[in-house]
Amino acid sequence: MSFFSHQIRRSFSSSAVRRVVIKNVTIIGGGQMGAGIAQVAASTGHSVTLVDTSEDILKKSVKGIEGSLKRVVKKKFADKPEAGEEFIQKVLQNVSTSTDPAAAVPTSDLVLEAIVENLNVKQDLFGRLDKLAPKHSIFASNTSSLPITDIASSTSRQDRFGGLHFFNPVPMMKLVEVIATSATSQETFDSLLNFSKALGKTPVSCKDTPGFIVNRLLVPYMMEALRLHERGHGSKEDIDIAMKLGAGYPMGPFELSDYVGLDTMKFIIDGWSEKDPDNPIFAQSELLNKLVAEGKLGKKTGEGFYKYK
Ligand SMILES: CCCCCCCCCCCCC[C@H](O)CC(=O)SCCNC(=O)CCNC(=O)[C@H](O)C(C)(C)COP(=O)(O)OP(=O)(O)OC[C@H]1O[C@@H](n2cnc3c(N)ncnc32)[C@H](O)[C@@H]1OP(=O)(O)O
Ligand SMILES: NC(=O)c1ccc[n+]([C@@H]2O[C@H](COP(=O)([O-])OP(=O)(O)OC[C@H]3O[C@@H](n4cnc5c(N)ncnc54)[C@H](O)[C@@H]3O)[C@@H](O)[C@H]2O)c1
Repeated sequence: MSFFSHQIRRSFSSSAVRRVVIKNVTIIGGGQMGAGIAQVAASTGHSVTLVDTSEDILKKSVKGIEGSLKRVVKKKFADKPEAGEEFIQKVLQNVSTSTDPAAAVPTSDLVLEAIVENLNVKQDLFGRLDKLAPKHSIFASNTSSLPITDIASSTSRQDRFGGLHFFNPVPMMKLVEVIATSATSQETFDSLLNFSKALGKTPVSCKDTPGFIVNRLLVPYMMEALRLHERGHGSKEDIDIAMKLGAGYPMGPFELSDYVGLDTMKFIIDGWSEKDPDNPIFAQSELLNKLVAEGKLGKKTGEGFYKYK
């Protein structure tokens, strides 16, 4: 059975662990996704510790959260700018930062990872944290494309491990995919579902299958757009305009790629191509490889398919 056609046995383990009401959240990775999730969790009254590898990165994350909150309050508190400023300060008070995950996790109800899309790095992180986090603490990954089962295998809490897949930009996108593996307990799944609702999001339940729901459909579409362009059958600009005006998408595939980050795109495609080498959809793209090799990773570096400076 291939990676892309495998069936999932959905059986909840007989874990004695109770449903966890998630209040204290540790988010590992303060990039686009981690910072966005931290913002939404803090805005909904959760106590958040945001962890990354350096103080400089964390300063940038908090600045990004503040900037995004300003956009939110401009709308939400249009007639009451002072209440808006008060709200921002209150939310920021709910966020603390750390470069040491070991110091953050002992009080966590949920440890949510949003670091680089690399299985070994994620496994290494969770394997270390497993020994430090309290027994009741739930672990979750925001991976776009890796099997949750594989990430969870580095821990001894597979019944308390699931996927929480958020969408970019997190403050604006209403969906969260909640992923249960065959070992995830019903209590854990319910806790993650309730947490997503507490964030004001709409959760959908997913199996631990490649790409879950959204990316299983989105990745082939995005890759077809890239192939169409590489064959010389359409400019990036025309393809983007066509999908916005013809299909009603808010962004065309090239704009969206730059928004997501071309490094993340390449991690996803390389991983899937390794698992399903004969599938032409996931074959290497010279253009994508070239841009990533040149450090043109999209909006976050000022250039990707398009220039932003
Ligand atoms: C072609 C190459 C192919 C390579 C192949 C690779 C295959 C792999 C692909 C898989 C990738 C998976 C990634 C991941 O796992 C899953 C995802 O997250 S997919 C991404 C999902 N997101 C989208 O699809 C976003 C689509 N875009 C939009 O919805 C909108 O464009 C936008 C981002 C909301 C922005 O809206 P716009 O109208 O365009 O622009 P504005 O700036 O005017 O914003 C409108 C409104 O929103 C507020 N706002 C925007 N961003 C934020 C923010 N970060 N924080 C707070 N508020 C925000 C803004 O203030 C505006 O408010 P208003 O002025 O209207 O009051
Ligand atoms: N970008 C998207 O649109 C998107 C959407 C949904 C899910 N995701 C997934 O979310 C995850 C993060 O993506 P992103 O776009 O936020 O990436 P990003 O590059 O913006 O941020 C990743 C952050 O993780 C930090 N980091 C890396 N290794 C670390 C470690 N061991 N400990 C602590 N911090 C570490 C980096 O310093 C960086 O700040 C990936 O798994 C990605 O697939 C991305």
